[in-house]
Amino acid sequence: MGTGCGSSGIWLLRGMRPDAILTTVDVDPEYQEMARAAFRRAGFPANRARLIQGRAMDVLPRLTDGAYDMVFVDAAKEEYPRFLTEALRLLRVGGIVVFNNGLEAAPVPDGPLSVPGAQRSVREVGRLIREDESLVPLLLPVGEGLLAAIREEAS
Ligand SMILES: C[S@@+](CC[C@H](N)C(=O)[O-])C[C@H]1O[C@@H](n2cnc3c(N)ncnc32)[C@H](O)[C@@H]1O
Repeated sequence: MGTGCGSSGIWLLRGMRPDAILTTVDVDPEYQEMARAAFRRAGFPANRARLIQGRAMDVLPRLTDGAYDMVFVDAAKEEYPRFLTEALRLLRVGGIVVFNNGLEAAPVPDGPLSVPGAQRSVREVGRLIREDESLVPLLLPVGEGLLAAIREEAS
């Protein structure tokens, strides 16, 4: 979620089985059109990607439970904890949820400096993942950091 101009979608499509379908959500119709064109230019037929326009929290509840191998989140950091709940519902057992900007999830102690809301939210999702025993956590120090969790069993 957070299709943007489609670059993460292209990387995901390149790693997916040839019969697998990418579902990608963005609130901005211009980004969805830009991504659609980028997927086409990258050589993917239109039926490999389902682009849904709308706010993630309006769209995700309408998607099928346990039907997804991977959920990649790169939108609206303030909503990361709610996206985690939705992602865990959407993932099959053994599936993985990945949050961009994961390095902001480091559990640094609270100090006198105020932490912006978006960063607080990423830290909160880090805490939720660490404390959920049904998840295997993973933090990759690439780019802005990828915080991931494998769903080992039903939460
Ligand atoms: C950082 S960009 C994503 C970049 C994208 N992963 C790429 O590779 O180009 C964030 C995107 O999330 C979208 N977005 C922000 N809030 C959203 C929300 N609540 N629901 C759906 N999309 C949202 C924005 O329109 C923007 O395109």
